[in-house]
Amino acid sequence: MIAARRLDKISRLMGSRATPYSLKALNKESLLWTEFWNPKVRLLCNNDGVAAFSSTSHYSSNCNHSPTNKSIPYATLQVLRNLPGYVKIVEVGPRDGLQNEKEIVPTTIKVQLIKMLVSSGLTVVEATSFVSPKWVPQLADAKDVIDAIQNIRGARFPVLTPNLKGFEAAVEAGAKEVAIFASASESFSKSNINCSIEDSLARYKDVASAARKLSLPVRGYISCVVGCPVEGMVPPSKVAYVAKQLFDMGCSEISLGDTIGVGTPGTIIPMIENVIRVVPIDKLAVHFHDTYGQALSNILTSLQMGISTVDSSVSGLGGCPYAKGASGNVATEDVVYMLNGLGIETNVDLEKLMLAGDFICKHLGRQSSSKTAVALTSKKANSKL
Ligand SMILES: CC(C)(COP(=O)([O-])OP(=O)([O-])OC[C@H]1O[C@@H](n2cnc3c(N)ncnc32)[C@H](O)[C@@H]1OP(=O)([O-])[O-])[C@@H](O)C(=O)NCCC(=O)NCCSC(=O)C[C@@](C)(O)CC(=O)[O-]
Repeated sequence: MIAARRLDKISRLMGSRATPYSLKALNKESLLWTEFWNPKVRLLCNNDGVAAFSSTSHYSSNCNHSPTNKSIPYATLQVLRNLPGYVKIVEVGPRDGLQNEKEIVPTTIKVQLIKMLVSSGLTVVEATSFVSPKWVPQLADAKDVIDAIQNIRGARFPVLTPNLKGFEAAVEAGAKEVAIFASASESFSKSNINCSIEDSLARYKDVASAARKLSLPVRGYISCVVGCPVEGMVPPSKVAYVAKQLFDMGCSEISLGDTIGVGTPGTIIPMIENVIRVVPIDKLAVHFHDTYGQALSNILTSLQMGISTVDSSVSGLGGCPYAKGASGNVATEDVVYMLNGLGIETNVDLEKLMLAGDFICKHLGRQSSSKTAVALTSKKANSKL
């Protein structure tokens, strides 16, 4: 079924004539991997549809397959076999994306953005933060935002809470899910939440325990999982330590944040390897900023390691106010485009997502940081000429 859906989706994306009846060839007795080929689409999938890959002849210039070669290269198998069938995207644009904006974005614009993101199919949209308005003035309207999105169905809206005060305000406003945010770097912890890592963990235990009493899920973030703007490289053991603390206090998901976007697969792999010794991999998410253009490769690496939850921000908005020089999060449009290309389900409609990106970029008066959005928009414009 998964394989059939992928073929159908890829076919629609690429405008191919691939027909689902080809999938009848898939059964346990058949070859482990089966290749389907038509003039535009190639799909590789195993018997269980666990992994898939597609390409068009004109997009994959260095593909060493020939249409008549039915054997699957070992390297392809190695690279693609661990990919998940579905990736949950946690959209952080309205929170992480906007928190750094100097000009205050009106509440109505934030609410409209959230509505558009949900209508694109995103099922988790981090809406705002209940933090000190002196520290993050942009999100001082957290209560009003939560109030205005109460009736939106089809998505969950976690909010950041740095302490019990924030948690109580969030619950009172109607938030049904919260996120706490620790750091693997002492210096960043101090500059972001004005306390040491240990003090922050003690505060978060209180928040987690208050949330448990109300049966509210708590997401845990860890910032600076590979590098800190002040301390430089952060050892994976420190990340694993904080991850275990967050897991033990009851976090249902732990998001590993490369806050300043310095990671590469070379540093992400050992970091994740250390973390999965203490936290089950299905409880992990990745959160990459794209400062050095490494976010997509880091995401792909994380997926290959077994992670299937990815944070991203529409149009690549964002940056942390307490991490100088850090650029925005990886753009959701770029993540969806890559996952579509891999035949991985997200349930996100790229066209509708781009409308949301266009909406907020127009409001902010800037071009999207999503390469996908820029490319597809100019392609559309050119086709109208
Ligand atoms: C944690 C604090 C509050 C400590 O700030 P503090 O100054 O140490 O707090 P305090 O307890 O001394 O209180 C000072 C004032 O803040 C008020 N206060 C205290 N708590 C709250 C609250 N929850 N909501 C509203 N007000 C609050 C409190 O009532 C008091 O008010 P005053 O008496 O002066 O009028 C502050 O440092 C803060 O708000 N920091 C938030 C910073 C932030 O939001 N950073 C960005 C998010 S993290 C991030 O982006 C990284 C991530 C998650 O995306 C992953 C990644 O990429 O790495």
